[in-house]
Amino acid sequence: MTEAIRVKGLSYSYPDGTPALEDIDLTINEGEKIVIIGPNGAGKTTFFLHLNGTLKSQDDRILIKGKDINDMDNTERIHKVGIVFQDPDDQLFMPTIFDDVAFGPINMGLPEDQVKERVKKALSKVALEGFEERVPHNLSYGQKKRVALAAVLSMEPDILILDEPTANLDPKSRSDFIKVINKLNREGITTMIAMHDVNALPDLADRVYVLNKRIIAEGSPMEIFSDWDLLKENNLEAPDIFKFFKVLNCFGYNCDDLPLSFDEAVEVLTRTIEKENGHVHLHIHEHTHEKVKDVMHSYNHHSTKVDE
Ligand SMILES: Nc1ncnc2c1ncn2[C@@H]1O[C@H](COP(=O)(O)OP(=O)(O)OP(=O)(O)O)[C@@H](O)[C@H]1O
Repeated sequence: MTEAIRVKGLSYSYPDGTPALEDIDLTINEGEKIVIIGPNGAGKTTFFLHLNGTLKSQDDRILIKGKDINDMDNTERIHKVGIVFQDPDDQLFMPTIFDDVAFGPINMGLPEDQVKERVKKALSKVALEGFEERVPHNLSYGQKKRVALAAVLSMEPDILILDEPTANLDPKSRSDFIKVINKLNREGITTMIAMHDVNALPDLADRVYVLNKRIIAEGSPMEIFSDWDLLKENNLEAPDIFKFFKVLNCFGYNCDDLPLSFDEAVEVLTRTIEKENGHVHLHIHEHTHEKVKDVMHSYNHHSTKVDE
């Protein structure tokens, strides 16, 4: 397997002394679908700022497709790594959408006809065909997010990094955005996403890193969400549907796999009902309430009372 990103012993403190990253080691292979989770202030954005060259690492700490990021000029780097930050207003600054999406290809020195072709292609990937002459400022938040993504896609990066892609999107925009990202991944782009939205995570991750200044854990979504202590210690939680099925387990509901998403839950339920000849048997035993309380307690550590 070819390595897309290799990070070796990356540490960083801000000039005021705030430590943000400590000895980060990770390897992401081409075509992988990675999600990074961690509490607020875990260093996710700081990490991404190293990958777009805003923050400088020591030589040989970050390799992109085997090459030290410090040996790449701007053009080479943005051609390899495209980063979409959380707030699209940080990324869109031109009078028209065409200008915003064309900005990268023009800077890469591409001739006019290729620039136009790339803008058209990038806008079609985010389902905004024909939006070239619109003013970014007047778009909805969800549309702005898609333009920010198109502006990165027009540079045809091998690796796509997104910071909180689903934050502040309505359910349809969220689901459309997830579909776009997954399609890009299927077409061969390596995706690395930082997100707090654990309910959307299983749709976007084959592998998960838990970051809390250091890499705390790495594994499949199921491995990570099954580790209650890990979640608790890092202010994280499991998807709602996973928690719900943990509670169902307390009622004697036996399924082979716990679901991480709504679609998986439907599959799991269907399989179980078929196995049980059309019935699901739930029971209240002597200790059921204790077990439910245990599960709720393990997963609901976020609901500690806050002064209102
Ligand atoms: N410019 C800065 N100067 C000093 N400290 C900073 C600066 N930017 C971030 N930090 C600190 O670095 C640490 C990591 O912050 P960072 O924004 O990378 O975390 P994050 O995981 O992206 O957080 P969130 O999930 O809240 O967006 C935090 O302690 C933060 O306060």
